[in-house]
Amino acid sequence: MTARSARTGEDAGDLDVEEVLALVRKDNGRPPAPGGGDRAPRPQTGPRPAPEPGQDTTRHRATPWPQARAIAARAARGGTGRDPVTVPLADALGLTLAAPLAALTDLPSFDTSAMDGWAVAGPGPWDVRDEGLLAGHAEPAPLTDGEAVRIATGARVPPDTTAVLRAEHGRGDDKGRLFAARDLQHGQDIRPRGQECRSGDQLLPPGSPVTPAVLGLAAAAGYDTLAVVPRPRVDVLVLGDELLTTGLPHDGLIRDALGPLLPPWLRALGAEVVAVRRLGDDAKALLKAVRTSRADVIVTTGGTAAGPVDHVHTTLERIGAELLVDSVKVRPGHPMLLARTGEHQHLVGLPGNPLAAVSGLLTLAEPLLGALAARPAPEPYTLPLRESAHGHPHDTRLVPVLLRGDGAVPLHYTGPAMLRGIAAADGLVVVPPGGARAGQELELLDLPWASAGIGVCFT
Ligand SMILES: Nc1nc2c(c(=O)[nH]1)N[C@H]1C(S)=C(S)[C@@H](COP(=O)(O)OP(=O)(O)OC[C@H]3O[C@@H](n4cnc5c(N)ncnc54)[C@H](O)[C@@H]3O)O[C@H]1N2
Ligand code: MOO
Repeated sequence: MTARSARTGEDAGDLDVEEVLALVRKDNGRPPAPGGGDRAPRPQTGPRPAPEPGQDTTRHRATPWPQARAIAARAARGGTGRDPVTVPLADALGLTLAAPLAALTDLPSFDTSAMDGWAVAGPGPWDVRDEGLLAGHAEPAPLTDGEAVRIATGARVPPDTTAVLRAEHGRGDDKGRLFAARDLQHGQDIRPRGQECRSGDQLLPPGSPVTPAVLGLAAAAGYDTLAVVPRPRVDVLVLGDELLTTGLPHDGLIRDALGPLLPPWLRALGAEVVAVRRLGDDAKALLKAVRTSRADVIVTTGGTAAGPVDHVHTTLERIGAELLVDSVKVRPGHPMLLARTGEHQHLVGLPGNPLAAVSGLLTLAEPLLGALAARPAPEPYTLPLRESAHGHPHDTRLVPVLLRGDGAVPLHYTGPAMLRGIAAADGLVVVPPGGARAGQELELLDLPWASAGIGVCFT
């Protein structure tokens, strides 16, 4: 830790530590060579070549942050090998329509009264029938000219009705006749059959997200089930011998923060989490888990760097995986990676530091899962920064922020190993290399629960 980060305390482990790490960075335990400049990034295919002694390979192969997201989104586009499924309406929430939503009926499916009042035929005054009409009944007998019938909102209007007179606009006389207190237009307050759509009309195109409103529309249009793109199936492999699942940290052991964090976050991104497995730092167990996984996406945590028990790269080499992204020019989380592990399978390697893992989730897992689930990519949007944010000299920074007024306020406690900032955040801003000044417009990354609410997005 530098003198400055020790002084500010709250940001300890943030930029200063990253810079120090970059300075003392080693690959496979070897000190870095001086003067390694940036080269045009390119995704790796096949196993990495062995580094020359003293060579810092990370910066050379690191992919710029926007490009890493684009590669992740493209990786899953087309040829995902996943057929649409038909599910009951209630199970379709949050998924994507695999087929157009075409109306199975006219809507409304009969001429309907839009108001409580009287269905009338011809000009008034009208003689009123004894029996009124309620919603949910079969077609009533036609009206004759000069006749009216009491009608409820939603009831079928009788054939030959010319208008509905609202209850508050009708007056009776002592002979039981009905008068209109104001002019009545032909067709007034009748919802004609097919006003919203005709049977067969396309209500929504394929690719539309199934929201609560879509469920309502589908039900109204006659659907009991919907054809949707299935949730991508995800296996989560939590690596690290030092992790405890209960109790207080002790004797160098720490609590696993990612086992609890990742599954609901992945579900909020549209995934079905099939399994969460804790494999320790066992290279054989990792190899077997990756080889036997039937998931669309494997997400690993930890083991992405070059430490003695970091087995992700060697595992990918052993199975002949294609590295699409092998570290990203982003802080925190730069050792994150994306590999194709099978014809229809990808692996996202999240770094072990918890906020670094969140960064990998937003950078690689979110676009990959979005493409697999055929979810439309959210339109990027910007907000002004309320205070300046320091940047990394070469890399993008993702910084947890609070949204206040129409601006974003950077939070403290946002070092790579810290979750205190993100736990209080409304989103993350994308700080370009070099930093951002107060008032500068920055792209905002939403947290899936921030706008939708916990109950809505974790379905
Ligand atoms: N020589 C270098 N060392 C490191 C570099 C580097 O460039 N050169 N990068 C650092 C950065 S940045 C990160 S991020 C980490 C990434 O390392 P790994 O992905 O291999 O992760 P681990 O070493 O397994 O763990 C890192 C850190 O996170 C803790 N951890 C791991 N899993 C969990 C979990 N599920 N819940 C909570 N905390 C977890 C682990 O105990 C370590 O403290 O590498 C740096 N090193
Ligand atoms: O600086 Mo690392 O990428 O902890 O996140």
